[in-house]
Amino acid sequence: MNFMTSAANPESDPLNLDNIRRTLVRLEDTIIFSLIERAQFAHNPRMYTPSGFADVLHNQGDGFEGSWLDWLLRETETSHAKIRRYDSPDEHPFTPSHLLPTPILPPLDYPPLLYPNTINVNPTILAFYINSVVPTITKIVTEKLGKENDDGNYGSAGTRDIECLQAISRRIHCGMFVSESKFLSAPHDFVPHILTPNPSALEALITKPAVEAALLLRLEKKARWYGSELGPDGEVVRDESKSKVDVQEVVRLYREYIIPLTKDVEVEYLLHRLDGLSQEEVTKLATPPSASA
Ligand SMILES: O=C(O)C(=O)C[C@]1(C(=O)O)C=C[C@@H](O)C=C1
Repeated sequence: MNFMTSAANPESDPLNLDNIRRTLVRLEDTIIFSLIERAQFAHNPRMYTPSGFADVLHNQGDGFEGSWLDWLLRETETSHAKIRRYDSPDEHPFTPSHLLPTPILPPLDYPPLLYPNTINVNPTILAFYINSVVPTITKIVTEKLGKENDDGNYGSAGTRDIECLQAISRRIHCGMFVSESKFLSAPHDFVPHILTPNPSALEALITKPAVEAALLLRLEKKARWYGSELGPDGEVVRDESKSKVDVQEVVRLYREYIIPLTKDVEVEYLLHRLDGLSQEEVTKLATPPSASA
């Protein structure tokens, strides 16, 4: 996402809802391609259990306790933290922040777009990814391997896991930008439900069924195209069993996890949108434009 604004050019406004939705659409491509990449390898459940690589990780000598994926995440995020990835308002690490180093580069001057918050739903993302996404998208390979669910590709599968997780995390945390944009367009609609607080009413305000329905249709088409095998002359092989990714699993991932969690992030963000504001500031936000004119 481009965070540098220009008043003269709405195309560059990071809080313009159309721009944010364009980012979400682009992230669909990133997520589908990352899943296709991961789906080349077997499930390898050993990568996700705390004791799966205890012997190897113990030899690293830094007292690390956790799974192969936890360790790969920490190692990757350590270098990414040094190059200030997590200073960016749309990036959130999976490794607890206190275990990561500070950037070696001076901070960038990001405009203050989001209201200060501590939202990070990565533990939830990691859980559904490990328990529900990996076992299903790797079925294609597991079946090819004759029911073997371990192919020994722990490095390749692990780096693909990280790419999937980072893309899904960026997508879901974009919900905060969506929320800020919706809030700023009509704060008086939100303020009473934030003050109550009434999460269901806030969810109803941010929910756009037509946008969700269009997304799921588009996603199915994209997953079908991107996962297609092409024949020698570039023609699409219309054989579902040759798809590089299970199309319905991609749709299910969005329907059951990504969209609902994006909405949770939007609501959670709104619930804290008035924290620390004075009574006067809240009253101003609660007043519809016509009443204040
Ligand atoms: O586009 C929006 O308005 C969003 O809030 C994002 C999103 C989504 O996750 O794709 C979530 C809730 C809406 O019902 C529609 C779509």
